[in-house]
Amino acid sequence: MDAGSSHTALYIYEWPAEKDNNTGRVEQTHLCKVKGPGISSYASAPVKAGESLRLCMEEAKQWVPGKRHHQTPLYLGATAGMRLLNMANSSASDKVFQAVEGALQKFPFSYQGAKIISGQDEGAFGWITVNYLDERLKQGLETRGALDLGGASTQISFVSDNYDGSESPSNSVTFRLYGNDYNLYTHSFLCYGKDQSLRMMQAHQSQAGPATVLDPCFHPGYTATKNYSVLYDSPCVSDRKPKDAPDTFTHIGIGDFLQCQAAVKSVFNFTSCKYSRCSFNGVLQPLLQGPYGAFSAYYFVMNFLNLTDTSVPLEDVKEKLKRYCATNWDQIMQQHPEVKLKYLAEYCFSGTYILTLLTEGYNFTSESYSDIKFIKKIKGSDAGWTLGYMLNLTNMIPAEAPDTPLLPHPGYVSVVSVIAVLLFILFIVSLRPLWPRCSKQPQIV
Ligand SMILES: Nc1ncnc2c1ncn2[C@@H]1O[C@H](COP(=O)(O)OP(=O)(O)O)[C@@H](O)[C@H]1O
Repeated sequence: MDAGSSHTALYIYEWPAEKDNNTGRVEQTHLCKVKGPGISSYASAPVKAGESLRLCMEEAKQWVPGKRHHQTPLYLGATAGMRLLNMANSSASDKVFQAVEGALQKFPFSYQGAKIISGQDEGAFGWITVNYLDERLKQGLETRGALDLGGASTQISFVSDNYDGSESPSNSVTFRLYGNDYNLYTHSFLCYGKDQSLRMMQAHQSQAGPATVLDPCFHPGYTATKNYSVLYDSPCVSDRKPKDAPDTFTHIGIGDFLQCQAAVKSVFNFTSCKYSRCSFNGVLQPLLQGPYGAFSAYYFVMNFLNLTDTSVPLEDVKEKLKRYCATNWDQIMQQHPEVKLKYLAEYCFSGTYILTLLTEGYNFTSESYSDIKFIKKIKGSDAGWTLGYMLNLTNMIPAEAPDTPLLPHPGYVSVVSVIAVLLFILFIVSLRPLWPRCSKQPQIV
């Protein structure tokens, strides 16, 4: 179970794991995603969050055959939303855990405990999921980097010939999987998920505490009254709260992509780097290498904007986004009546943030942009850290390659058949002296 910032996802995996006969892959079933408040809102809305969780678990009971309930391990892994809550108010986060544990233990599964996983683990498990589902690990193929964008944090993980872990060892995770050694570079940027980065950008725009904020990342015609205390209620921005600000401000969209890009850039710090090369905020990043899978909010946003095709030149992508941002808010709402208003209002910002993070933050260029693939699922399973987490906790990926027979089974069958035919021919030939003589002699002309 993933208890992130705004959503809670419950993933059920068959246990003992059912494997695909051909590929040996564990099949994942993504069961349900709690709608509305996630687990971290247990602190502010315990009844509502508890009810969502209970419904999700009831669904899990239906999916897992009754006789397997007790054997089915249940893990709770919390990510950046809970990391932030823990930083802001550790007793609130303890209460959330107690409430969730109490609720989960009422179900017949084998509860294995709850944990806030580290950003490093979140990145590494996302990378394992992607490469496991692609079968790159088992076959020892070149791996794919993983780019994950959540609400509160974002992760980048990849293997690079330029990185052996000696420079900035805290970014290194080593694995031995299927007999191959991997030295993974990974970094998790807390506060750089798409919700917290929006707060950081708006905090930057409203440092002086004005009554009106003109925002280039929101559509022209968009206007809303917002609360300063709500905007600054996060450890990502709390220290910047303006002193003499009114209670509320009027948030007005102006829909200007270029200005939005400049405002988004203000959340990254490029001033110092003590390593050979950095992404931003003084964090080491080796040279980018290989293909990348970008999932979670990368996919939600780029899919909505119809921008998942990375063979389209980056300049054209920006041009499309520029036009989208400049579109009037009324028109946007009319065109997408089915989309949640909060998401709809933020796609211009989110798209701009994604492009800025990838190009300015991680240094993807017009050429290497096409190495990225925006993905939601791989072979029917969700890309994300949860499958990797489960595979790790249940020791489902062997460190060594399984002992393979010298020849696969069909190979044995054919070798045995060939030997049998040869023996039979030899046997017939050895009986040659006993063969009846031919009555008709060949004629020599
Ligand atoms: N359809 C969507 N459109 C835009 N944003 C979305 C959509 N679905 C989820 N999100 C947002 O994407 C971010 C990542 O979502 P999710 O992977 O569920 O993450 P987390 O657990 O980090 O909140 C969150 O900010 C969530 O609100």
